[in-house]
Amino acid sequence: MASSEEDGGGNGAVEEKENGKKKKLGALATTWLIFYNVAMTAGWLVLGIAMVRFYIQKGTHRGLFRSVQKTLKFFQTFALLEVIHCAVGIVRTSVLVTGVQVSSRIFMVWFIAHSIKQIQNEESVILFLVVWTVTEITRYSFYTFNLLNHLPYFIKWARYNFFIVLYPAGVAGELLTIYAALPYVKKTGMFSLRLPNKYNVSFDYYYFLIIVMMSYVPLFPQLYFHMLRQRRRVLHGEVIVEKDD
Ligand SMILES: CCCCCCCCCCCCC[C@@H](O)CC(=O)SCCNC(=O)CCNC(=O)[C@H](O)C(C)(C)COP(=O)(O)OP(=O)(O)OC[C@H]1O[C@@H](n2cnc3c(N)ncnc32)[C@H](O)[C@@H]1OP(=O)(O)O
Repeated sequence: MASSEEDGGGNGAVEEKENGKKKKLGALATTWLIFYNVAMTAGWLVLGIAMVRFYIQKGTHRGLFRSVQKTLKFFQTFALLEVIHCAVGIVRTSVLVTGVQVSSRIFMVWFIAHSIKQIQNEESVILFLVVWTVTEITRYSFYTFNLLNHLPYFIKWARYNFFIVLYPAGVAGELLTIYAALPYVKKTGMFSLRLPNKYNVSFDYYYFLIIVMMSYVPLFPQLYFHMLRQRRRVLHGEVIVEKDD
């Protein structure tokens, strides 16, 4: 009896301690996510305002990428943390889906738009920049208000409706930009490794870009259908059985 009482008391204490730990971790994670989402909303808002101001002042999109690139690079690269959020389990999203989304954006920013200056004034660059900006202001403000338990319906509605048009538009902007980059990549042989070399390997960035473009065909529909499922779950309350990664 004594021992069972002892056990019971001990387990209760452990349970309490565990619950306390969970609560503490929950509060810590929530505080971090609020900070992260506020910072990201602000960053993309600054970017959006800078783009509008640039266009009003100059009356052209030429030079726009150059003028906003620092802010874009910083906030888009910072989004790598989202993959970590999923991996450590503080947000309920697939690491794979988030990884594809974030890595394709990082790739566009650093290995296309930053590296190939000749394409920075293409209309397609402005297309994906505008689309990403509208998407991210909506998405991060949705997460912020949701965490604060004060989510205005129009933000929820925007989060789960805008993407229907913005996703294909963003993909079109990205693909057209990569396509515009192809001649420069071919001409300069950038990021490519030709044989013979001391590593005895060859890599052709031109063909790599063609493979990246082709990979949108199987990958984009998965992201799009993922978002359509989220839309049904959140806006129409459907219970979705998610498959494991
Ligand atoms: C090396 C070269 C690689 C090349 C790869 C080439 C292939 C590329 C193919 C793909 C092309 C993508 C192109 C893309 O860049 C184009 C665009 O983005 S265009 C603009 C339109 N885009 C969008 O609308 C983006 C939509 N995408 C997303 O929202 C997310 O990135 C995605 C991961 C796809 C989905 O989001 P998620 O699953 O997280 O959905 P939810 O928002 O409903 O969230 C689910 C739950 O998680 C909670 N959550 C998530 N993040 C946070 C956070 N930061 N803070 C707090 N909470 C968060 C959320 O609240 C939900 O919780 P609950 O279930 O409790 O409601």
